[in-house]
Amino acid sequence: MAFNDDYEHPDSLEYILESVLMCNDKSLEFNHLADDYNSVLLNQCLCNGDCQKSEICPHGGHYEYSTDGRELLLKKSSNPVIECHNLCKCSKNTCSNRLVQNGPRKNLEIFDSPVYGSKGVRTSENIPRGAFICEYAGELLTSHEAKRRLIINEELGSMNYVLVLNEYTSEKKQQVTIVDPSTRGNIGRYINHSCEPNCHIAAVRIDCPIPKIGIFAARDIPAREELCFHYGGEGQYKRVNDGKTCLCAAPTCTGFMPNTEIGQ
Ligand SMILES: C[S@@+](CC[C@H](N)C(=O)[O-])C[C@H]1O[C@@H](n2cnc3c(N)ncnc32)[C@H](O)[C@@H]1O
Repeated sequence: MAFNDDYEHPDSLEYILESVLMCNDKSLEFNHLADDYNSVLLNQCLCNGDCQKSEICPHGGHYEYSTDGRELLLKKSSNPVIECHNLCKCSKNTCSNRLVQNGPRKNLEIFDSPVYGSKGVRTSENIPRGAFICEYAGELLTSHEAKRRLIINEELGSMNYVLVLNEYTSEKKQQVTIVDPSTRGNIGRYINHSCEPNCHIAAVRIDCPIPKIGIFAARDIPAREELCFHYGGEGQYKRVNDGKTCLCAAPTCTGFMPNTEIGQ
């Protein structure tokens, strides 16, 4: 994938362009994760058009052009997203179903957030609703490893970067993706949680069954505004009242950050 990402880490961490597999802990769960990570989705389209309509392209219909035609935006009801990829017959230059695979948007800044008292991410230009911000990239973890790291974070009182994305069909949980950018990550690791966020996350698949965690603008965002999303994810939020104190200062702040819940 030709990622266009030249952001730099302010910390001495390994900057990665997309999520990578955790180290092999020789577990069965790791083997399953590695199998998925090394699999290719054989779902190529045969289009010779722009892949804009889902009736024509089997993956299409998730994105539409902004009114000025300058960029692709995620449509409101698009979840989960499947993008066209290298095996597809469509042309990379005309296909309108390739966005996340091109890397994060330009003009993001890592800064010292006065609201959160730690680092955050803001934009130096206006961002339209539906625009792609960046992937939340880090190490892909088994649930066992994620629980182990959460306990260590808790004991050390360190920041928690583990993010869990649950995907459902109707009420049934289908797939769980766990990403930890604490030591290997990209700019997404600096985005803070808010109870009234201006961004949201979405599962985006390209050529792998494991989705990327895409962060998109939930509304028009003016330049200089800090970017944030809800760590509880899309519609998966359980109200907690024993988590870490939330500093988001939103009028509807629940007072607590959502707990990272990892089922079996
Ligand atoms: C993914 S990191 C976000 C970037 C982080 N601020 C930094 O400096 O690296 C998540 C950590 O940021 C802090 N954080 C993020 N959102 C917060 C919030 N709403 N309230 C309090 N702390 C928050 C917590 O320490 C949390 O464990």
